[in-house]
Amino acid sequence: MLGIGFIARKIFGTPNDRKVKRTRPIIAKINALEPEFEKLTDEGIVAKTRELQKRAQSGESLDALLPEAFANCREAARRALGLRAFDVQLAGGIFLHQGNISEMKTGEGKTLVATFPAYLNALAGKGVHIVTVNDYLAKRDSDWMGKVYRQLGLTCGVVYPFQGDGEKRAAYAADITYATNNELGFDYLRDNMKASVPEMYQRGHFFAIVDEVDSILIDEARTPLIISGPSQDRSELYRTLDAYIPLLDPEHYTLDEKFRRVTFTEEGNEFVEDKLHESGLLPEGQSLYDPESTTIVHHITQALSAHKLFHKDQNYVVANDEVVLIDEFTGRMMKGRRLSDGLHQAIEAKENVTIQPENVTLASVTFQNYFRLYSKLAGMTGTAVTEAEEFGDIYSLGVVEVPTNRPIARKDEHDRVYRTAREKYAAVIEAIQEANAKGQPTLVGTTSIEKSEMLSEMLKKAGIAHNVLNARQHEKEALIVAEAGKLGAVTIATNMAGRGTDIQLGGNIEMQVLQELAATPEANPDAVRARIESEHASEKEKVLAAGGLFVLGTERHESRRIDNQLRGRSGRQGDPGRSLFFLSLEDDLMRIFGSDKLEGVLSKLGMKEGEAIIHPWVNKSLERAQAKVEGRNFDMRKQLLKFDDVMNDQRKAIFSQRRDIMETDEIGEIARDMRLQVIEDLIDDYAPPKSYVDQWDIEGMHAGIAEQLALDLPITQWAAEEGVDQEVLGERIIAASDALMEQKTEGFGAETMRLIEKQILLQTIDAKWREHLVTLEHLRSVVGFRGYAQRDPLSEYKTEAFQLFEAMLDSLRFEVTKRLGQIRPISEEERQALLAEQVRQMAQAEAEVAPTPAAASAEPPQALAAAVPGFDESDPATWGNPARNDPCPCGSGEKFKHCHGRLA
Ligand SMILES: Nc1ncnc2c1ncn2[C@@H]1O[C@H](COP(=O)(O)OP(=O)(O)OP(=O)(O)O)[C@@H](O)[C@H]1O
Repeated sequence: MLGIGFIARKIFGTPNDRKVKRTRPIIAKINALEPEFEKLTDEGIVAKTRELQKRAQSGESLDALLPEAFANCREAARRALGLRAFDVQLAGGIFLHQGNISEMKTGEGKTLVATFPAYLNALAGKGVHIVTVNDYLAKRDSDWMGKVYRQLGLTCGVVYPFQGDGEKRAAYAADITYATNNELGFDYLRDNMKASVPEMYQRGHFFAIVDEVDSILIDEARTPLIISGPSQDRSELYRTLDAYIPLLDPEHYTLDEKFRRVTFTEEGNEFVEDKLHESGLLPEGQSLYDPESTTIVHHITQALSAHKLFHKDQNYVVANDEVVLIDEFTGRMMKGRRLSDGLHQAIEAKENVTIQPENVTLASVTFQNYFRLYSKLAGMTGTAVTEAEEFGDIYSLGVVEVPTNRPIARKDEHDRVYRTAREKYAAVIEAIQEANAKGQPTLVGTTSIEKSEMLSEMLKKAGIAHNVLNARQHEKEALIVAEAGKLGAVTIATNMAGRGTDIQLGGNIEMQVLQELAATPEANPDAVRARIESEHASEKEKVLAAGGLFVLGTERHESRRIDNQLRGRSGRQGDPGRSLFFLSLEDDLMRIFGSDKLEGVLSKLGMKEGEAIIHPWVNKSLERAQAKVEGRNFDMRKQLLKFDDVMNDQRKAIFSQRRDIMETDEIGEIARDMRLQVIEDLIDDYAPPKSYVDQWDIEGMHAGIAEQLALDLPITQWAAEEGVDQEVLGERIIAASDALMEQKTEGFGAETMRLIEKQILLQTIDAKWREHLVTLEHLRSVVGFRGYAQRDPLSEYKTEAFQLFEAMLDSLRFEVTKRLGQIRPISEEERQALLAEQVRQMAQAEAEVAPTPAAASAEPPQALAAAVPGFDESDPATWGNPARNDPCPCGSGEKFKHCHGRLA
C-alpha cells in the first residue's frame, strides 16, 4: 500500500524537486540572453567580464549578476571547449553558488559545472579555490577549464607539490586556483609559520568549490595534515622490537579485524616481557605494567600492529627504500604522508628499509577545520546522499540532487555471490572473455594492487590482452584511461579508476592526436585530427553496438560510494553500459561483516561448485553491512571532530594573534603589555595580595626580577621603607624596567628594536605553540584511559586543554620578556671580534666548496669585501653572509639562524 508520504510527494513534489524548480526562472533568463552573447566578439566577452567585475566590486550583488555571468561563461566555454553547457549543468552551478553540494551523477560534466560559480564569484576579486582529490585532476582540470577562464579574460592557476615559489605565488594570486586539499592545507600551515604577511601565499579563504566533496570532507577528514620536523633517531629500538614479532604464536595476541585492533594477551605480555628483560630494554624487576614502561609498551604494540594490521601492496608499497602509504579510497600512493607515533617506523623495520627519524608535530590541521575557514563552501559529487546527514551536521552544507541531462541507460545488475574466491575469479575471467569476444570494452575493478596484478596474471594465462591501472603505473594513467574505451579493451584497475576517470567510448581523440603528432611531427595537424575523428566515429559506433562500457567489480568496498563511483565510469552522458559485481564468501567484507547468516542460507540452498547465487536479498544484506560500517565511521569522525574543535579554537586564536603581530606598528606596546603582566605575576607570586611585608619572599622576588627583567633592584631596601605596598613596588619596578628597555631602544635605534621585538615575539609564539601541540596530543591519549574512572573524556580534555593553553600564554609572556631583557647592542670590540670570526668562517666555507666551481661561484667573495667596511649592526644589508650558527650581528645574543637568519 502506498503511504500518505508517497501521495504527498506526488502532489507537492519532494523538497529536492522544489529546489530544482526554483532554478527554472533563472535558467530561463540565462537562455534568453544566449543569442545576445553568441553575437559578442572574443573581445566583447572579455569586456563583459570587466563590466561585471566593476559592478560586483561597486556593490552589486552576485545574485543579481548571475544570469549575465552564466550566459557569458556558457558562451566562453562553447568557444573554448566546444561544449555547450546543458540546463542541468547551469542548475548545478547555481546550487554551488548558493553554497550547496550539487549531487550530479557520474559523467554528467561536473568539471564544466564548476566554472560557472567560479567565474561569478571570482568577479568579486578575492580568489576562488577549486579543490580536487589528486594532483592529476588539479592539473588536468586547470588545463582543460583554464581555456574557458582565459576566454573570459580571467587568470587561472594550479598549485602542486614542490612547486617553485614564484609560480605558486602566481597561482594563488590568480582569479581561480585549482589545488588538492593536501596542498591547500599544507600551504595554510606553512603560511602560518612565516615571519611576515607578504611572504604568505594564500590571500584568504573566500570561496571554495570542493570537487568529490565526500572523499575530501568525509573519507579524508579523519586524517590530520601534519607538518613535522625530525627528532631523535631510535632505529635500533625499532629493529630490536620488530624481531620479536615473528616469534609470537597466535595465543600471544588477539586480532580484531572489524575494529582494526590488535592487542597482546596475558601470555603475549609475559613472552614479550621476558624478551625485553633479556635484551636489557626493560630493566630487571620492572614489569610491563609499571607506569615507567609506557613508552616501550607503546612501541612493541606498534610493532605488532605493523605486522598484523598493515599489509604490503594493500595498505602500502615499498619503493626506493621507502614505505609509501596507499590511500584506501583512491588507491593512490600518498607520498610524504607518514603514520604517526612510531607506527611508520615500525613498518619500516618490518620491511627492512631505512628507518626515517621520528617526527614531532610542528603544525597540524584537519581538513574539516581547514575547510571551515572559508566564508562560503560548496561541493560536487556523484554520490552524496548516503552522507547527507554528515554534511549537514558538520559543515551546514545542504545536498541537492541535480537531475541528469539524459536518462541513465546503464544496467546495474544484481551481485553474483560464489562460495570461494577461486570460483569467483574463474567466473570473472569467463565474463571478461565473453565481453571481449564481442568487442565490449571492460573495466575490471579490484581492491588492491596485489589483486590487480594477480588478475593480470590470470588474464595473461587466458591470452587476453589488457592494461593495468594501479598506483605502480600512475605515470601512464592518462594513456591507459584514453585507451580504456576502445573496442575490445580490457583494463584492470584499483580504485584509482574513480572520480575523474573519464573513459570515452571509442577512445580519447585528443590523446590519439597528440600521440600521432609526437610520432610524426612533420604531419599536418588538421589532417591528422580529421582522420582520427572519422576513425573514432566508426569505432564509437561499434562500441555502442557492443553495449558500451562494461564495469566488472571483483569485490565490494566498505563504502557504498566507492562502489558507485566504479559503476559510474560507465553510462556517462546517457551512454549505454553495464555494471556487475562478482563476490565470494571469502571476501574481506563478507568475512568480517556478518556473512554467517548468508553462509547458512547459501549452504541450505546447496550451492554446487562454480555456481553463483543471484538474489536481491543478497544485495540488500550487503548494503546493510556497508551502511553499518559507514555509520560507525561517521560516529568516529564526529568524536574526533569534537576533540579537534578544542585545538582548532586555540589554533585560530594563535594564528590570528600571529598575524596581528606581523602587521602591527605597535609591537612595542604589545611587548610592554606582556612585560607589565609578568611584573604583576611576579609581585603576586612573591608578595601575594593582602599579605604583609614580613610575609613577602623578598629574596625570591629579587632573584625573579633579575632573571625575568635583567634588573638588579634594591627590593630589600624598598620593602623596608614606610608605606611601600605591592602597588608602590609595582610602580617602581615598572619604571626601572621601562627605563632599561628605553635605553636598549636608544642603543639599537627604534626601527631595529621594533624588528627585534617582532622576531622574538613570533619565534617564541611558534616555539610555545609547537610544544603545546605535543602536550595536547599526549593529553588526548591519556584522557582515553580516564574513561574507566567514570569521567567523560571529552569534557576532561576540554578543561585540561584550556588550562594548558593559559599556562602556555603565561610562559609565552615570561619568555618574551626575558629574552627582550637580555638583548643589547654589541660593543665595538665585540663587533670587531665578530667580523674577524665571520671572515674566518667564510674563508673556511669557501675552501670546503672550492672543488665544485658552481657552488663556489654561488657565494662571490666580493660580497664580503663590500660588506665589511660599511658594517652596521642595525642594517642587515651590510652584514654579508653570517654563518647560520654564528651569533646574530644584531647583537641579540641568539644564533643567527634563530634570529635574523630566520627572516632571510
Ligand atoms: N555540456 C556538455 N556537452 C557535451 N559533453 C559534455 C558536456 N559537459 C561535459 N561533457 C563531457 O562529459 C564527460 C564527463 O565530464 P566530467 O569528467 O566532468 O564528468 P564528472 O561529472 O566529473 O564525472 P565523474 O566525477 O564521475 O568522473 C566529459 O567527456 C565531458 O567532455
